[in-house]
This record gives sequence, C-alpha cells and structure tokens, in this order.
Amino acid sequence: MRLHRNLVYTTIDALNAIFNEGEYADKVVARSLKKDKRWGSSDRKFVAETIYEIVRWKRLYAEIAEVKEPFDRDNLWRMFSVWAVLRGYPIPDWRQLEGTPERKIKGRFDELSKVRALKESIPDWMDELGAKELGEKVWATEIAAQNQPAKVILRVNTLKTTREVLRAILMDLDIDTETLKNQPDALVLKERANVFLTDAFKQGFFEVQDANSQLVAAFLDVKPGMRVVDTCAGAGGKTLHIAALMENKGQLIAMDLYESKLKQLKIRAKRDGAFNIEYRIIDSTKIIKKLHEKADRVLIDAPCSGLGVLKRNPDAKWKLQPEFIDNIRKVQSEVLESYSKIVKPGGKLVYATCSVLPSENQDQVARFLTTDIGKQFNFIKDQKILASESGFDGFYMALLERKEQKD
Ligand SMILES: C[S@@+](CC[C@H](N)C(=O)[O-])C[C@H]1O[C@@H](n2cnc3c(N)ncnc32)[C@H](O)[C@@H]1O
Repeated sequence: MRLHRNLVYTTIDALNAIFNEGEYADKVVARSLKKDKRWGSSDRKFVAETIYEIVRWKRLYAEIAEVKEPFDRDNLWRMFSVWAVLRGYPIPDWRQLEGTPERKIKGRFDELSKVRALKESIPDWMDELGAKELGEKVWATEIAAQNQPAKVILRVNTLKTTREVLRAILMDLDIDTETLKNQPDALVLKERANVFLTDAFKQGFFEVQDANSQLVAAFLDVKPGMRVVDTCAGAGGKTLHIAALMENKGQLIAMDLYESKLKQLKIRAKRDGAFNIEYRIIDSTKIIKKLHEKADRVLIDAPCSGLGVLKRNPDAKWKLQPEFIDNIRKVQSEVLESYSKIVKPGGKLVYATCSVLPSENQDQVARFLTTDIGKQFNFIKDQKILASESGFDGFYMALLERKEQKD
C-alpha cells in the first residue's frame, strides 16, 4: 500500500492544529475532509482515521519516536512514521526519516508496551485514577476498549420515519446498517460513511447518537403529554430523543448554562420536526424556583469527565486534568441537589453521565440520597455500562422516584 502525498500532508497539518493550536479533533477532521473535492470515500476515511489514531496514541507514539511536546513538524513526521510502520505501511520514500528504522520502532513498541499507561497511551494520573476506582483488572480491559475506534450509530427519528424505511433509504446509498436487539431506534453503520451529507439527514430522519446514549431517554420512562425537564440539555442529543418518545405531545423544557448550545439544539429540533421544546438559559436561580415540584420527569445529564467516551473523543485524554474532575464532582452534587427539586411528588428523576468512574456515578447518587432533598426520593435502579462490556460508549444512569408523601 502506498501513502499519497497530499493525504499525508493534510494529516500532518491537522495534527499540528490539534496538538499545537488547541483545536478540537472532530472540528479539525471535519475541516480536513473538505480539503480536496477529488478525494473518494477511502481517501477521506484514511485522513479521518489516521488523525484520530495519532491523537489517540499520542503518548505512545511520541515515546517510540523519542520526541517531546511541543511537536514541531519534524516531530509530527516522526510520529506519523511510527504510525505508518505499526500499521504496515512503508515510511514514505519522499520523506526519509533518519534514525527511525522499522526494526527500532517495533523494538521500542514491544518494550514500552509493558507499561500500561504507555501501552494504552494515557496520562499516568488517568491510569492511576481508573485503576483506583475500577480495580486493576476492569480498568485494564476498559481502557483498552475505549482505545478502539467508535462505531457510527444512528437514532431513527420516529417523528419523521421508521427504522425500516430509513434502512432502505440508506441501503440505496450503499450505506449498509444493522439493527440492535432491544434498541428499537438504533441503526449501526457497518462501515464508516459521512451520513451528514445525505438528504435523509437534512430532512431530519435520524440523528447520530451512541447506542448507550439512546438508552437514557427510554430509562426516563417519558410518555406523551407529560411535563419533562432536561436540565443539562446541551446541544440536545437526548432532548431530541425525549421529544420523539413524547410524540410532540406535552411540554419539554430544555435548559443549559450556555445559549450557544441551546441554539444548536433549536436548529436540530427544527430539522427533526420536534415542536414541543421550550428553551431556558439558566442565568439565575429563579428559573429553577419557578419549576419547583412541577415536572413529571427530570433528566440530569450531568457534566462529567467523559471517561466513558474516549473512543469518540480521544483528544480528551490530553485535555482533561485531575483538577477538572475534582471540580466537576462538586458540580454534579450541586446540580443533583438543585434540579431534583423540580420533580413533583410521584415524579421520576434520571441522573446520567458518560463516565465510568463510580465517584461520578453511583457514589454521587448514594451521597445525594443522604441529603435533605435526596431523602424525599426512592432509588429505583441504575445501569453501569462499561465500553468493554457493551461495545459502545461507557455510561451511567440512575432512576429515582420522588415519594408521594414527604417523610
Ligand atoms: C453531558 S453534557 C449534555 C449532553 C446533552 N444532554 C446531550 O445528550 O447531547 C452536560 C451539559 O451540562 C451543561 N451544564 C454544565 N453545568 C451546568 C449547570 N450547572 N446547569 C445546567 N447545565 C449545566 C453543559 O453546558 C453541557 O451542555
């Protein structure tokens, strides 16, 4: 297999933007894919996957290539060469790199792979934290699973179409999908494809959403006609699913701290034909007070470390800091105590995160249940989903019910 010059240069430029200019990998990948209109799907696949792989394996590749940050272009070339050798490509002969012969690269790879944090290419602090919280054995399999490329999963927008119709439309475009047991709205792409370019997407027939993320709205047990509050709606992946399950009947209030995120949600809701959503920027405590004990269902999809979704966001390995996780745990306690008050007696609350750390998940829920407001809730059930067990993203969700009578 030969490496094409402009694909490789595009990859190096992208890595420079991610590592040296602090840009987000997904944005850089999206921009890079537009660079050359002549590229076919395999060229685009090469660019996207290579960028993600080198971001994912940054620490390991840098150690093998014996380069340190900040990476100048020569260093990026050396890391690229490591990637090429380990993936069975020849190092491009038009960019000979001295001092990194194949044998040396493979030898260093074998040697360094004996240390888990290097083998799995994560910061030492993250390795220690994962092992402390999940135990050595579970963490080792979990981080290995989260280093695998993510599958592309669609959520069929049942406000507009059905799974079978969408499947047939995609099949006509040579996009082959498979269904998932017990996940009526999910379709898994058999091969990567840019589904955002399809008319079906532009018409709002589906959203791209991980299979386990799709479990959350169903877990909340929403029904048409209810009043539902999604307190940390963000750009609305789960809000839109809830809207579909509510069949546009009832009231769905989407809240977030950031107007920019709710704006994105509005655009998506319009495309999806979701009409029962109201938007509230949380700019004062008044908003919460007004909703006191008013909602049948409340979703707290809390801000978290994201240590369940590294497959999808490999650059988070390098952006996350332990202090951020300490701080986010405090935010999680606060949002639980504050937003749970919105649930009416007899109503239900789901607390969810895309983290696999017990300290952000079941420990938060256990602590909440000892607070004054928490004592007004019964714990119904929870689901701790590891990427290594499910094949999709790591998630946590707990279902609580507010007691009818205050004790
Ligand atoms: C896990 S993300 C939400 C993802 C979104 N629910 C989805 O399914 O696409 C958490 C969200 O919480 C928001 N957030 C952070 N602190 C918050 C707070 N105190 N109150 C409400 N939202 C908050 C963030 O802006 C972010 O959009």
